[in-house]
Amino acid sequence: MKPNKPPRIAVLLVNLGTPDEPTAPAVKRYLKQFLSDPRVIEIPQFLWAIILNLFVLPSRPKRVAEAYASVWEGDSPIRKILGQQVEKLQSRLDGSMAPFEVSVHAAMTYGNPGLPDVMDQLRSEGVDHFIILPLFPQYSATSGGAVYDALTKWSLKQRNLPNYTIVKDYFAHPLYIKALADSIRRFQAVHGKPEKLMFSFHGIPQPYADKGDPYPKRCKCTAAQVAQELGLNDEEWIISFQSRFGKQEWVKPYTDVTLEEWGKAGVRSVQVVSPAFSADCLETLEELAMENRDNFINAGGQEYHYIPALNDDEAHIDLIEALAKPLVAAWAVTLEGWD
Ligand SMILES: C=CC1=C(C)c2cc3[nH]c(cc4nc(cc5[nH]c(cc1n2)c(C)c5CCC(=O)O)C(CCC(=O)O)=C4C)c(C)c3C=C
Ligand SMILES: [Fe+2]
Ligand SMILES: [Fe+2]
Repeated sequence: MKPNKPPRIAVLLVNLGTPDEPTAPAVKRYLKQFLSDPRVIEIPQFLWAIILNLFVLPSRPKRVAEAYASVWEGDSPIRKILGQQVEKLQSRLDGSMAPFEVSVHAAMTYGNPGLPDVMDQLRSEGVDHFIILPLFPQYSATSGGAVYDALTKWSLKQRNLPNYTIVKDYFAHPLYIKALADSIRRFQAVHGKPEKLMFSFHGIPQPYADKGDPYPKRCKCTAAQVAQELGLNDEEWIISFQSRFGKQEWVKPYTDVTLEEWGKAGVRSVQVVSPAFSADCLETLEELAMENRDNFINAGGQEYHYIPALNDDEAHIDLIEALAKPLVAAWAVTLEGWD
């Protein structure tokens, strides 16, 4: 039977997630969901449930809620920026696949808008074709892998499954490297060149990398390509990892330790860029732009700048469009002859 309207293809831009508000109860709800994911914490479940409920959740949310409050802009920055990315991609794709309509949506692995809710809503509106684009440039089981899981868990509950395709990552895509290099050049046109450029990536525990998580290698590849594009020599840049959680060893070198060592060693000026974050968030606006600035300056450093994430830069939207559009076109091909 012919549908009333031409079929619609949905693109989901997915990011990690964030609390609903910067309060201890909301942060507790969010952290409980996030930190209960075995992709994120690989300690045996029963043991971790005890640690999480007895030690982490009673104390961490208050401190973290204060950190969120210091960067909150009417909404969590990561959710606000994801909304802007969705809007800009939507305007690029409007009318591009006629007669089929393309709609773009925000989704989060943890918190709201949650991926399963977004899928349910779109299914109820009759969408049968999806492109899922996690905005994690360097795949890790702990970030992108968790998006695959969320989709699989949702799928297990469906009888009539939709068509979907998921993009694993894009750590060396020429438009990604170009967008990063251009954003650094733009920043340096205003603030000048630093003694050291630091590529600080969100870390993962070292044992995860030892067991085969490809994330650190992908981070190194991204940073090396951007450094090459900028014509930097080996003395002028470094890769480091931030946001450690818990007591185990994480991938090294550590961002905070390196900045402190540099401050003590007489390094005067540093700029920090964080290519793993497709949107500014708590980990960049608070940890990198505030906390780590203090680490460097208190250790004797003079000048410290954080270079913003790609956010809704046109060059970033160029990349996202280049990733999504061919996949939209591929689903459109399968819809030929819909009437
Ligand atoms: C074992 C713990 C964690 C792993 C592994 C991890 C990997 C990982 N995370 C991101 C992106 C983000 N993480 C953010 C916050 C955040 N991350 C962890 C822990 C792990 N992350 C925690 C506990 C938190 C919450 C804050 C806190 O309690 O310290 C964010 C910010 C979200 C926001 O609301 O702004 C992002 C983004 C990646 C890409 C990644 C693996 C590569
Ligand atoms: Fe994280
Ligand atoms: Fe952090």
